[in-house]
Amino acid sequence: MAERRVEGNESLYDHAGGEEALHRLEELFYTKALADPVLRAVFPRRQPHHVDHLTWFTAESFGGPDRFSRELGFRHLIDVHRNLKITDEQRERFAALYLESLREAGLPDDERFLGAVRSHIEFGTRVAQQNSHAASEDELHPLREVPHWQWPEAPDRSL
Ligand code: HEM
Repeated sequence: MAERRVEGNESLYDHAGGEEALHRLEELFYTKALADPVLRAVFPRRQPHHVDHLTWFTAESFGGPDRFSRELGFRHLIDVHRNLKITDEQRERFAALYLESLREAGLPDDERFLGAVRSHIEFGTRVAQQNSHAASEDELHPLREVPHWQWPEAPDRSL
C-alpha cells in the first residue's frame, strides 16, 4: 500500500491504518517468530494474548488508544521480558522479521513511516534485551511507560 502521504499532524497510528492494520502486522510477525529457528528458544509456543497485547502496545506508542497502559501497565512489559536472556542474534532476528512483516502486511511503505517503525523497533528491542538480562531493578532500562513515538525529523533543507 505505497503512496500514502502524511496529512498534517496525522498520528503514526492513523497512518499505519489503525487497530486493524496493526493487528494484521503483529499476527504475521508472531507467526514468523514462532516458526523461526533462532527465535524458537524464546518463543516455544503460541501464547493466546501475545498478538492482542503487542497490538495494544504499538497502537498506544503510535498515538492511538492507551489500552495497554490502562489494562496491562508498563510493569507487565518489564516482567514478561525478565530473565529471557535475549541474545544479540535473537534481538536482530526479531527486528528483521518485524520489518519483513510490515511489508507483507501491506502497511504504508513511505520512507518517513519506515524510518519511524525502524527506530521504534530498534529502541524497543534494546529495552527488551536489557531488561531480559537485568539481575536487579538497577539493571533495568530506565523506561517506565509506553513511549510516544514521533515521526522522524524532516531533513533541514536550509543547510
Ligand atoms: C519492540 C520490542 C518489543 C516489544 C514492543 C515487545 C512486546 C511484548 C508484548 C506486548 C508481550 C506480550 C505480553 C503478554 O502476553 O501479555 C511480549 C512478550 C514476550 N516477548 Fe516481547 N517485545 C519486544 C521485544 C522482544 C524481543 C527482542 C524478544 C526476544 C527476542 C521478545 C520476547 C518475548 C517473549 C518470549 C514474550 C513472552 C512469551 C509470549 O508472549 O510469546 N520480545 N513482548
